[in-house]
Formats: sequence, C-alpha cells, structure tokens
Amino acid sequence: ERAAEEAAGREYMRSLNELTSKAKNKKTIASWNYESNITAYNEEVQTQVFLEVAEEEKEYWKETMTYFWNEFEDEDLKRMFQKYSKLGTSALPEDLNQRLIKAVNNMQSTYAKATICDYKDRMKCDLHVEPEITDIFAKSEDPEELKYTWVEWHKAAGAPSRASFTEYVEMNNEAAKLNGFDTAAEWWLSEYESSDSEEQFMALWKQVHPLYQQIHAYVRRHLRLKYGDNVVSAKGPIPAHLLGNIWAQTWGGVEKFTRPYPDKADVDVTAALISQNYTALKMFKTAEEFFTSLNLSGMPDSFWEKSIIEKPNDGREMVCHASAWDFFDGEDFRIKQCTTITSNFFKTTHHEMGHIQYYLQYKDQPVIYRAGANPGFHEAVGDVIALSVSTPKHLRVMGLLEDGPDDLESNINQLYKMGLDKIVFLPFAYLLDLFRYGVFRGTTTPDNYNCHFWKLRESVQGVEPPAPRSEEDFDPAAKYHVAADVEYMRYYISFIIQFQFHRSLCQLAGEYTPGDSSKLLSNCDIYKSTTAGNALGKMLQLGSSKPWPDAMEMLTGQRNMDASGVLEYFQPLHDWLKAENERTGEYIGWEPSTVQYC
Ligand SMILES: C=C(C[SeH])C(=O)N1CCC[C@H]1C(=O)O
Ligand SMILES: [Zn+2]
Repeated sequence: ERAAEEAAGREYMRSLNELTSKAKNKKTIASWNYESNITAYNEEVQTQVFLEVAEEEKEYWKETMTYFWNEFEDEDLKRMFQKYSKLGTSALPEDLNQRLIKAVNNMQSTYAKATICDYKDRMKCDLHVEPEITDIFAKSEDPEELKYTWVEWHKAAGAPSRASFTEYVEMNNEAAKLNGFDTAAEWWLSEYESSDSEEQFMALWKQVHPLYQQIHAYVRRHLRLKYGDNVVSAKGPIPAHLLGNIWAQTWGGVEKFTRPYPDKADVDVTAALISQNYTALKMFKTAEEFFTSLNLSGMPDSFWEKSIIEKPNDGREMVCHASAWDFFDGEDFRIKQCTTITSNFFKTTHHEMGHIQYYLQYKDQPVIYRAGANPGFHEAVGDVIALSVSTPKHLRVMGLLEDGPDDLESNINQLYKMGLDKIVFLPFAYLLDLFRYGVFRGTTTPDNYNCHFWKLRESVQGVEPPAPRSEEDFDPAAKYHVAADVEYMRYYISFIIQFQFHRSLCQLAGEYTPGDSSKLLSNCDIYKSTTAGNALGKMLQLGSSKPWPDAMEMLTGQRNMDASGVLEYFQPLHDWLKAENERTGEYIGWEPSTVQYC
C-alpha cells in the first residue's frame, strides 16, 4: 500500500541521486572542456557525452514514472519525484537532441569567435567582444566610432546565427512539448512555480516604470547636450550606441559626463584598482574575504586550482562570458571569466562568487535540489554583496576611495551611478525574454524576428538602433544569453529581489532603519555582520528544496517579490530626477523612432 510505496520511493530516490550526480558531473566536465577551449574535438566529445547521458536519463525517467508519486503524502518525496519527472531536453529522440546541441554550439562558437576590425585601424581585425569592444564602449565618446563598432559587432555575432536560432527554437519547443508544456516559454516560466508569473513580472515593471522614465529622460538630455540635436533627439528613443555598453543594458559608461553634480569628487574605482596593483587573483581574494567576513564559506582549494580567471594567452578560442560552475560532486566548483582590472569586473567577480557561495551552501542537498529557489535567487546572491561593497563607506574601508563629503550632492551622484546599473537594466532584461516568449509561442516568426526585437527595444526600453535594420540582421544573437540558450528573466527578477534581500540583511546588520536618514539603505554595508551572513546562509542552504516564497519569507518575512526595495533605495534619486526634469522641461517618455527597422 501507499506507505510501502513511499518507502520504496525513498529508497529509489537515494539511488537515483547517486546516478544523477555522476551523470551531471560527466556533462559538466564535457561542457567545461568545450567552453574553455573551443575545438572540433572538444565539441565532439561534449556532444557524445550529452547524447549518452540523455539515453541514460530516459531509462531513469521510465523507472521514475512507475511510481504513483502524485499520491504520495510525503511532500518532500513528492517534490523530488515531480522534479525528476521533467526530463528536459533529454526527452528528445536522439536525432533531434543532436540537432538542438549542434544549433546551440553553432551560436555559442559564432559568438565566442566573432571578431571585427578596429575603427581607427582597419587592418587590425582581431577585436573580440571581451575585452576590446567592451573597452571601446566604456571609453569612446566618438559617435562615429561607436556606430561603426556597434554595426560591425551585430553583423559579425548576430546575423550568422539566424538559421541556428530558428532550428534551436523548433527543437526547444519539441522538447517542451515532450515535457508537457505548450512551448519553451511555459517551460521557462515553470521555474518560477507560480501560475501567474507573467502577470507578476508585468506588475513589477509597472511599479518601476515611472522611475525608469525619469532616468531615461535625464540621460537623453545630457547625451543631447553632449552630441547635439541631430544625434540625440529631444523626444525620441535614445540611440543604442551612445549608452556606454554594446547592448545598452547598463549605462555606467556615460556616468562620468552626465552625473548630477559634476564638480563633486569622482568615484572612479577602476583607476584605484589599477593604481593599487590589483590583479585578477587579488580581486577574487578580496571578494572571498567579504563572504568569510559574514561567516559564509571560503573557496575550496580546488576552486583556486581549477578556475580560469584570466583569458589564456595561448591563442585558443574560448567562451569568455563570465560563468560559475557546479560539478555536482559536492567538491568541484569553478569560475571561468576573462577578468580585466575594471570596476565592472570587480562587481562581476562578486556576482560569480555569489553563485559559488550558493553552490557551497546547498552542496549537501540531494542533487535534484541543487539549484536556486528560483533562477532569480541565484543571480541575486553576489549582487547583494556587491551592493555593500560599492558604497563609498566600504570603498573607503578598502582604501579604494579617498575620504570625501557625505553631503546630499554626493549621495545623489552615488545613487545616480547605481541607478545607471540597476534601474536602467530592468527594461532590458524584461524585454529580452518577452522577445523569446513571443518567438517560442510563434507570435514572432523568422520573417519578423529583428523587427519585433527592435519594437520591444523601442517600446519597453526607449532605445533605437544607430542605423537602419532589416531581416538580413539578427541582433538578438549578438547578446550572449540568446546565443547560449540562457534564460534571462532571472536577471530581471534578481535586480528586483536583491533589494528586498539587501533591506533585510541591512536591518539584521543594524545598518539600516526605515525612515532614519542617518542610516540610508543605499549607504548600508553588511561587511563582517555574522548575523546577516547567518541569515543569508540559512536561506541559501535550502537550494530549490522548498517553493521560493518559503525561502524569501525566511530572510525577508515577505512571501512575494515586490519592487518596494528598489523604490525605497532610489527614492531620493527619484525625487531629484523629477524635480530636475521639471526644471529643465525635459519631455518624459519617448515618441516613436524614425529609424527604419521593420
Ligand atoms: C555575469 C553574468 C554571468 Se551569470 C551575466 O551574464 N550577467 C550578470 C548581469 C546581467 C548578465 C549579463 O551580463 O548580461
Ligand atoms: Zn550570474
């Protein structure tokens, strides 16, 4: 009867856990070897391992489905069976799975290998997106150089992946159907374990939209003042190549010439890192020390032996985009990133180490629960730490910022700098998966991929392409996560919930009191607070063993995601921007673009 069935199910889960650990370890090793050194041989091995493991997982799945787990009383046992019942892409027949793997490998390697010629030296044609193109967008103030670089990158990295992307969509939708979903969109959304996730995401966007419109209007004004009316219009969308980032996803690159109080001391962490001889290793060790100051885990020895923290100079092709890896054996955890000494990479190092910290905290969970409470949680951990690190108070503790006034103007400048990272990013992240939901659902088809992408870029983000676009182009694949089949709503969610987490951690650390202007949320640094660290660790140890509202409630007392954290953090900036945009009579929002892209 049921009790015996559940006892048998429990025993089965124990053996399946071991098998799954080995299977995932094999796949992760094959992927690591391929993405660290893109060769035909390494791709062949990765594909063979994925196909072999898929056949193994099909066998396990058949056994799993012989249990009546839907009637189980033991909620935890039922949750494990429910998760194992979703086979993922391994549900595909071998030939379709091979086509899917090939399509994604084609897009990934196109992206990783794409190079363009230098604007100033057309004979120099070995510029990759990391570090060369990233550096150009962080430094150049020449609209022609930026336009050229933008067009060349999208031509080299995006357009060639159109066919592979179309194949990937077809295969991914087939896999979704075999897992009981209508399309891959519902499969991705199922990770958020709510029937109304899309409505929740839209509600969050409505909460933050007014704040975004204010910072958008302010930045457009200052870009117009710098580049002139015929480059930046008074009421239209902002041209994407002028925002300091090749994807216009964060706008920190324009902070230095648009900030509210220009005569206040500059907070240039990059210069300080360089002048203090920071190396990639020192950035990693510094980040690790913040985690251990919270009584969280340090990195294991194998992490330092096996991670790749700088681009090897042996001429190999590799996936440079930063990533953190769990090898599912409870011991092997690695980061792969092509670090350069910049403030952005200092943040990224904390971001990636946040993933490793989550892996370490839940490493004793059953393998099936070694994931974030929802994908947004995993992206939020490192960023929450970085919110403390990037305060002037903490940067002074580290000697990366000399002492300066803590007056209102400095605080507005600091909030503005953070806003160009955190507020500005929200519409970009949101639209990237609104686009892919439409593609998976078929409301966007290959003959209007690029048109629909830019319609969303204009309507949601208020950004337009620097040059006419057509369906000869395929701009979405010029973004890593589209080429690499990485879901992106996780970042949108992370940039909302990380402020809910930050608020709770700051209260626990005694660094923040609601309504007390001497303890602003934006000036909170939880460094060395073991109280905060222990609370964070407890939530992370859950992995995905409980629905994410349980995890959220454990740390914040709330069971829902809401933008109150973001809005509270940026309130002084919001007030300032509204007053400033009123003072200058800036048009809020944007009229339709006049650029031809559909
Ligand atoms: C650093 C990572 C690896 Se998970 C990343 O892809 N991020 C971090 C922030 C947003 C997103 C991006 O770069 O697009
Ligand atoms: Zn991440």
